[in-house]
Amino acid sequence: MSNLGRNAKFISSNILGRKRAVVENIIDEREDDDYIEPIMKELETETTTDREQTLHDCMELFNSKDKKDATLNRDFLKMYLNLAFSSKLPPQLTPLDASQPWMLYWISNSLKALNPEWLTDDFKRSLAQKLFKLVESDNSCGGPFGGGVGQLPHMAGSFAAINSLVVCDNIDGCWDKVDRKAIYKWLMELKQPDGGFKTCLEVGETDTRGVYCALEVASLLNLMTVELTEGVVEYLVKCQTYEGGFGGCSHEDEAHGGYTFCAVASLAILDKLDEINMEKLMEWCSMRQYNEERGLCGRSNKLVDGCYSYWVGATAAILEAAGYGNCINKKYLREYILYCCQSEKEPGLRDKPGKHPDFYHTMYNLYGLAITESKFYTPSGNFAENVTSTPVDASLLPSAPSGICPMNPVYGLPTKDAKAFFNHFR
Ligand SMILES: CC(C)=CCC/C(C)=C/CC/C(C)=C/COP(=O)(O)OP(=O)(O)O
Ligand SMILES: [Zn+2]
Repeated sequence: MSNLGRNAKFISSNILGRKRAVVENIIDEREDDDYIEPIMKELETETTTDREQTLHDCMELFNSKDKKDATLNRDFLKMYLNLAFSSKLPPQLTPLDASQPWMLYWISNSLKALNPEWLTDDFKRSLAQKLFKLVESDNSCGGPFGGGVGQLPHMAGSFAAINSLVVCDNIDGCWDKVDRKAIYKWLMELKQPDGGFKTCLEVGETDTRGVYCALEVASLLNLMTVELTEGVVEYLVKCQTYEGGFGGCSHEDEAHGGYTFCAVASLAILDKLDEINMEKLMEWCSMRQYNEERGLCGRSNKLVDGCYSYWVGATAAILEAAGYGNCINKKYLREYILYCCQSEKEPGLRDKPGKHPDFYHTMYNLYGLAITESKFYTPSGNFAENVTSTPVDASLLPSAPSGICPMNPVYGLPTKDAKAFFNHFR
């Protein structure tokens, strides 16, 4: 085990898809003055109890600090992200074995967004080398990409691999090593008769993640065709639920921030945002923000979490860029990220107080923070590619801007890098 393995207790392995049994207890109303009522006051569940704890932790952080002091600790983050390039990752990250391109994306994209020079040429070279080892095919060595060496090509892995290459500035001509023909053929094989895309041949599921990854990769690589996009808008429109957000599929699935982002970003790429119930969607996005914690949650009656600063925050940014107006309180979101998702004790950004930081929450909190410091619009031309942002007036921010570079919320990439990649393939 490396030194990092022994010492990096702060790196959390419990990142996605926490599963636990529901425990319900009927409770009496409380009469404590300082007590903030849980949303579901008649019913006590593990979630309402957890929310009480989160509320308490957030309140303490908001009250204990001088508001002007909440700035992003950039150097602490740099140290955290650099560790990934200089040491073996600790054993608690083993469950992410099938998410190797994702880790590369979260780390490289965070460094690039914080300061383009922090993603050094050496880092870019090792990234590109590693990424092309994730290709498993008899016919191609330039994609599609799997989640780890010897693993089946996967939509999510290919999305993360291509996005990681985007921030590598075509080092050693790595962009031209991508096999566009093989990727297009594979995308067409994953396309389903209902307009959706499977995430993986044979064993993959079909949902809005598959659609977004397919369209994101195809549009970056200039592979968009009528055949590829046929029926996709119809598929996505059916995924909008009665709540206003989007589920993963059209079968009465629950609206969720992650799946909503995938649907809305896909519609942005297709320039078809006008096909959905926009009023309900904006209302749903607004309802993801809690007054007390100030951050965003992913679905009704669930807890705030720093990663939704991007999944829901970027959804709101896309709608703002499309001219529908702003539907979240950016000032409040900024406060949640800066006060509640960073700590002086552990480097990296986290889901919420009490959780350990991880690379996933670091990147999505950083991108959320960028959203809170920007106004989005689209000057002209293809909508998704040209989404642009201007910094909000720094004098209106309660503390110094974080210095994160302008980003494109549709692609989850620095605007400049995405543009260079688009231009290269056109
Ligand atoms: C590009 C791509 C593949 C995007 C994926 C988007 C996506 C579906 C993100 C959501 C991931 C997530 C944190 C689920 C947690 O569910 P939970 O039940 O643990 O958390 P909750 O209580 O906040 O809902
Ligand atoms: Zn999260």
